[in-house]
Amino acid sequence: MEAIPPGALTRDLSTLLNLFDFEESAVDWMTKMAYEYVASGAADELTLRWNRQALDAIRLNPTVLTDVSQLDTSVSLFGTRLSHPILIAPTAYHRLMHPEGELATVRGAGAASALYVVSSFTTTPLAEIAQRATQPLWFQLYVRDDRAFTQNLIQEAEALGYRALCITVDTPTPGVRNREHRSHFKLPDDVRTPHMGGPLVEKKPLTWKDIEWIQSFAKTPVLLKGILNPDDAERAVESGVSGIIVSNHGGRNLDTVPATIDALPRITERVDQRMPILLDGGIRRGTDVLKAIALGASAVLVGKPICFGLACGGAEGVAKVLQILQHELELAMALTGRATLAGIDRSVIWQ
Ligand SMILES: Cc1cc2nc3c(=O)[nH]c(=O)nc-3n(C[C@H](O)[C@H](O)[C@H](O)COP(=O)(O)O)c2cc1C
Ligand SMILES: O=C(O)C(=O)c1ccccc1
Repeated sequence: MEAIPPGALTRDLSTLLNLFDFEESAVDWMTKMAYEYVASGAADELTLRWNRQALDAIRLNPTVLTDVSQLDTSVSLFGTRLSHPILIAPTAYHRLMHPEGELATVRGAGAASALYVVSSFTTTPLAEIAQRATQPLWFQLYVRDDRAFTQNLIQEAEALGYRALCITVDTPTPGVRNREHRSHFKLPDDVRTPHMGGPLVEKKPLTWKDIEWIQSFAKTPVLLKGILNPDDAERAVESGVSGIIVSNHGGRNLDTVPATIDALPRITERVDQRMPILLDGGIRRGTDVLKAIALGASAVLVGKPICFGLACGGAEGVAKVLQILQHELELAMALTGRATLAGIDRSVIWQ
């Protein structure tokens, strides 16, 4: 029998019905190195697993006989109306996952009406992504030692229309990544990161002073990505930032920190409505989105499923991952008796 030439297989997405299906299928479409890079967590992968387990362990308390004939999943964030609260988390190196890289991601975001947070380690120039965007874009920032470079990069992103800045604050160094190392991770020579030179090991520490400095010239809202400690959330409010993203970097940095959904209630309590809280980590089902909103998140982000959608089917794969999650959220709202996101409060959690 003749071998099937690479690329001759058309990727049939019709059998992929949920986000776990995409992960399982992605293994076949990615190099081992790329798959290991995306899927792996730090060290013993405890936090990676806890992100999922903690969401699974939360039970729901539905309300019956309410009118859910008109579901509204829309939410406003910093003056932008979004049709649903599911955002694309910043992830590096999309050309490792699909030849069209971030250009496929931004088309997928458009098709699914999703806000896309573009990584500093994009393998496509910010300008080219912006040109093709039909939905809002935000920019994720890794602050480099060269602060003048950082300032230029922020101003470039703002000039291109990126509407908010997510400063990643949980990565003074990458974590222990045994699986990544075992698979000899190395960016192929033809995959480049036009806005970030070199790996992420910096000498000059990023501190609250830098956050103030960035806010002194930033024209767009500043969010801190990677908050887990309620004291840091308090400090974030005091520093005047516009919002925070409760995140443990998808379990990729410090192993044995809690699941984000477990950290969320204390942070919600401490922030006490003073700024929007977003959350990522292990969101795979519509019920996960609903649980995060019930515990105080205004919106959620998804990381790994987007990478797997991209690998399985480019723009179409990204769109399908997001559409499945949106549809599942609508079903979860209908079945719990919540017609709007504002109606999703703690009473929907089985206490
Ligand atoms: C392959 C990959 C690359 C990532 N790259 C970045 C990055 O460049 N910047 C960043 O702030 N977070 C990065 N993250 C973390 C994500 O933004 C997000 O916090 C996390 O993936 C959410 O968890 P989930 O993958 O379980 O949805 C990355 C995550 C993955 C899986
Ligand atoms: O892999 C990651 O999680 C990540 O955030 C990162 C860090 C440095 C370079 C590229 C991606």
